[in-house]
Amino acid sequence: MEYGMEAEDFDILIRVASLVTGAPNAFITLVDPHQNRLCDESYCSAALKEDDILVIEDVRKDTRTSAIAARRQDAAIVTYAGALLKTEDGTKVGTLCVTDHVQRTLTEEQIRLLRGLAKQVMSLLSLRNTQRELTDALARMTRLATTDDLTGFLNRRAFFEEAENLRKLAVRQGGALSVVVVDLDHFKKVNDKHGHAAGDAVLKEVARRLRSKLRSTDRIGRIGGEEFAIALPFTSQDTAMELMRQLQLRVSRDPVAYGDIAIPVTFSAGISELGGDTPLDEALRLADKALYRSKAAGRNQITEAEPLAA
Ligand SMILES: Nc1nc2c(ncn2[C@@H]2O[C@H](COP(=O)(O)OP(=O)(O)OP(=O)(O)O)[C@@H](O)[C@H]2O)c(=O)[nH]1
Repeated sequence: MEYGMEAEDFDILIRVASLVTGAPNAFITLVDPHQNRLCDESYCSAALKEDDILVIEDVRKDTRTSAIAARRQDAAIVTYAGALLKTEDGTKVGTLCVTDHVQRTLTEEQIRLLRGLAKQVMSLLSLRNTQRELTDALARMTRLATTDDLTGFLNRRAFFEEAENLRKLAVRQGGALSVVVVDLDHFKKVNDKHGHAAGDAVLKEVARRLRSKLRSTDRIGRIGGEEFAIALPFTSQDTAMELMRQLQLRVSRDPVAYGDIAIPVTFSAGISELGGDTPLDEALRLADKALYRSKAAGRNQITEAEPLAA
């Protein structure tokens, strides 16, 4: 079990441990989960050898702690009590300790309360772990639900959602937003000639090349088998054209290596800049029409959409 903790969460339990025992100092010591050793080489290591709780009125006089006392050579701790922190399966993960610089006798009731507080610390640790696991699981599920496995790009639905957010932002801030639809050329031939796995490798590599020139604020999604859509915030159609020319070069300059086969790749694209209140669907439809013209004109081309009729 991992047991990260935030100090303020445990502060109250530590202070209660001090209050109920009357000992001025209280703290939690945890075993390093990765190195399986105590964070603090001290009396707590003696407590960890016990099965339940270690209570020592004078650490200098007890065989379990006298060597540690001699090594430390300070008088800061005379009385030590450490209740084990154990997981449900009995794994010892640390101690809840109280110490006093003068000799102190703990009553049975105080020892019982210290033991009970150690259990509360464990409940809190386990609650924190559960919360963290849930948060991680949610993040993983969100990633799975929004990401295309092969390329790592947004899937179709997530792309539309994110592009729509960018559109609203552009309307609010009055900035430009361009959308591009990209489709690989003659991709069927790649599958037919080299097999589906080779096709997948090409898609993956093209995705890597496309991503390499995009900004973190740009959004790219796989909206079809070999079709991608890109949303470019604060980018006019002219600037989008320049970027796409660079991407065209980046993707087609070197063939994709698949084993010892070299597979040449090109794409066709259509670009459309959204006007003030152009719906996203409409802009993508225009970009798609422009893409169609790129294909019709011989492929490996980028075409700008016709301006919207006023
Ligand atoms: N390997 C692989 N192929 C895919 C995937 N998704 C779609 N395809 C293939 O992509 C090919 C697309 O073929 P077409 O729509 O005819 O287009 P094209 O061959 O690229 O021709 P143009 O677009 O006209 O240049 C089909 O053979 C699909 O099976 C995928 O995830 N992996």
